[in-house]
Amino acid sequence: MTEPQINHPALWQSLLPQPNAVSHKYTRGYVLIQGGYPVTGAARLAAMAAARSGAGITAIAVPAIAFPIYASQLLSIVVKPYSDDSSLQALINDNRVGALLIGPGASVSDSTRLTAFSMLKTTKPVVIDADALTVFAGKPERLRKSILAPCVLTPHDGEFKTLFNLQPANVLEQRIKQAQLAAASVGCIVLLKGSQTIIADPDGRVILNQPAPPTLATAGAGDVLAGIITSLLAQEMPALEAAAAATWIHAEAARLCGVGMIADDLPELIPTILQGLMPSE
Ligand SMILES: NC(=O)C1=CN([C@@H]2O[C@H](COP(=O)(O)OP(=O)(O)OC[C@H]3O[C@@H](n4cnc5c(N)ncnc54)[C@H](OP(=O)(O)O)[C@@H]3O)[C@@H](O)[C@H]2O)[C@@H](O)CC1
Ligand SMILES: Nc1ncnc2c1ncn2[C@@H]1O[C@H](COP(=O)(O)OP(=O)(O)O)[C@@H](O)[C@H]1O
Repeated sequence: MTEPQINHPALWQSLLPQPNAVSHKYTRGYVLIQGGYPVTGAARLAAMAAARSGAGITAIAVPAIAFPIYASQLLSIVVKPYSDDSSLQALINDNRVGALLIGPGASVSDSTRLTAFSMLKTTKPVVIDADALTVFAGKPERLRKSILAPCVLTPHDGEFKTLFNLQPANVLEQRIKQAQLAAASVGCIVLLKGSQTIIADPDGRVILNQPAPPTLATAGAGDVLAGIITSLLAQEMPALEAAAAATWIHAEAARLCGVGMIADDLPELIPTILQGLMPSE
């Protein structure tokens, strides 16, 4: 097994996307998130984080019944209602979409599993988080068969245990090995969240984030992380670097906020962190 690299901007800073004079919103990356109902906050947090991380367009596909809830609180985020499976499918298959996210607030249901399969079938980068991990409980091979393009799984310990039937260890070295084996078995990046988030590539490479602020242990912080990763993927960052950069930016935003942070604070702080990572003019 490869030794872990410590997460640091030197690993990915040169790959961070930057707009230029000929950019327009579609060339800056189009993120599509499947938004759940009745749990609607999670996808909205992810969407705000994706937009603040530089995607030119961030859209949430939502069941028609939930449209007023989403649309009443979002201005820059495009809310796209769907009435049935085929209209959701059309949103997912839109050629302009650059990366997809499913899971935050999605519900543990057959419909979430089918939507995850539809997303993977597009061969666009996909981030699979939260409920979209849980729907594959104990059956990661079902995911493996469908992963055809860059894909990032973002489990917390509970989701890792449910998906892989394996309790993540407390000892760091063992956790790293577990994440590496999981990534190799499922054939995509496994980002095992925690104080020291581990980002494992199926090719054996692994990046270890230094301890993040414990204030991140708050509802919705993981949704924000998923949004940042999806945004960087839509902006054509390679998956391992996108996951590592997102994890670093997420932790720095929490550090900047300090005590009393809630997940809603994080997207607002991303621009400051990104500004500090841009080459000086
Ligand atoms: N604003 C919103 O709308 C928000 C909505 N959200 C949405 O809510 C939905 C449910 O998501 P969820 O993560 O809260 O619960 P779930 O998937 O049922 O698993 C939790 C179980 O796993 C275990 N567990 C072990 N280690 C753990 C760890 N490190 N961190 C956490 N849990 C850990 C633990 O069980 P224990 O080990 O304690 O018995 C726990 O009971 C999902 O759609 C999500 O997107 C949230 O994103 C928040 C903001
Ligand atoms: N004790 C901790 N110290 C540092 N970071 C933590 C700690 N607990 C959780 N985190 C981070 O906070 C985020 C929580 O994500 P998650 O559990 O998915 O929350 P949610 O589902 O509510 O969005 C992850 O990025 C994780 O790495």
